[in-house]
Amino acid sequence: MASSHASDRDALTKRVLPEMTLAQGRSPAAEARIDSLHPAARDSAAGRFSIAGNAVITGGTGAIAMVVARAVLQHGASGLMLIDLNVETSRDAIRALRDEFPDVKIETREVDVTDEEAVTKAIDETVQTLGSVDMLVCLAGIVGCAHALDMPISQWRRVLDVNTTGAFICAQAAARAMVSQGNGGRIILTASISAHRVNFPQPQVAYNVSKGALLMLKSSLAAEWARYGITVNSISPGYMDTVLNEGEGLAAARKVWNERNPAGRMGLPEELAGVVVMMLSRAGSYMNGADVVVDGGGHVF
Ligand SMILES: NC(=O)c1ccc[n+]([C@@H]2O[C@H](COP(=O)([O-])OP(=O)(O)OC[C@H]3O[C@@H](n4cnc5c(N)ncnc54)[C@H](O)[C@@H]3O)[C@@H](O)[C@H]2O)c1
Ligand SMILES: OC[C@@H](O)C(O)[C@H](O)CO
Repeated sequence: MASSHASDRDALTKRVLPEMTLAQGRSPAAEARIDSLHPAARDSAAGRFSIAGNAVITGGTGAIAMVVARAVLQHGASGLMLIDLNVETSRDAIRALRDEFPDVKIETREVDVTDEEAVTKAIDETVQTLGSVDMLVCLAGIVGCAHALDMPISQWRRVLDVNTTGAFICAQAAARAMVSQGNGGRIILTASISAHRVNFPQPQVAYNVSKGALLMLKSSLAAEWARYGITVNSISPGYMDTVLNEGEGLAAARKVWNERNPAGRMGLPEELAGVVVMMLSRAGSYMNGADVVVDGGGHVF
């Protein structure tokens, strides 16, 4: 009976997905990567959360990204490429990171994630300068508050372009490098609590849609790329105390967010960093296509 189910499934797989080979059991690429990159990690408590290889972080000089970058380095990443529209304004913070991790190569590139050619070039340069691309954390993102009746289409397009298409462009470029390296990889997309429920009180239809789409992007890429040993997961932060939430009209909104949140406060980027580390480390080797909400319980209330 079981084997007939298996052969039915195989037949269905061949018919529906002729070009895809669904991984049966363990992915050899994922296993090989875990063993080669985490040789000391088996059965060791510290090793469980060790990170191996080179990471690319987009939106890399943003508030959350700088905290995530430090955590990724603390847990053992051997190289870092920070990609952002604007690197210059974060020069001091990047210098501090280089001082703290003198043995690690920390590279930066000023790139717009919506520019396919520039992203591909930055990924190629990561391979040239660091040796490989093993992890990608997509944090580049913008918001915009406008009522749907008034929203200029140019604003709608830009928010979706940066938040959703930009994440796909970066994931595609990084995954191409990972596939050709043959060691698998880890990709994290940054969705939001806004992917799960409509923000209140600020009207942010484009932002909400852009983040909702990332959840399905994460699932689709996870399904397609598992056979290469690449995992794709997402994080959904709630309201974090960063400049992103200091925009016009958001001061009053902050009060409402805190009142409606069971924790009674906004989160800190540090409170996201551990989840990112887990997803990138050996501990996250079997986690794929998952989304983790980090919002103080805001989504359940
Ligand atoms: N702060 C929050 O409350 C919160 C909540 C949920 C999700 N998020 C998401 O987390 C991510 C980081 O947020 P943050 O609070 O650190 O904001 P931030 O503004 O500090 O960081 C975003 C970074 O993205 C960069 N960026 C914007 N457009 C870009 C582009 N086209 N190309 C390259 N880089 C670009 C910015 O220059 C900035 O450095 C965003 O995707 C945001 O939507 C944030
Ligand atoms: O929903 C929380 C965030 O995604 C976001 O920080 C906020 O809505 C932007 O103002």
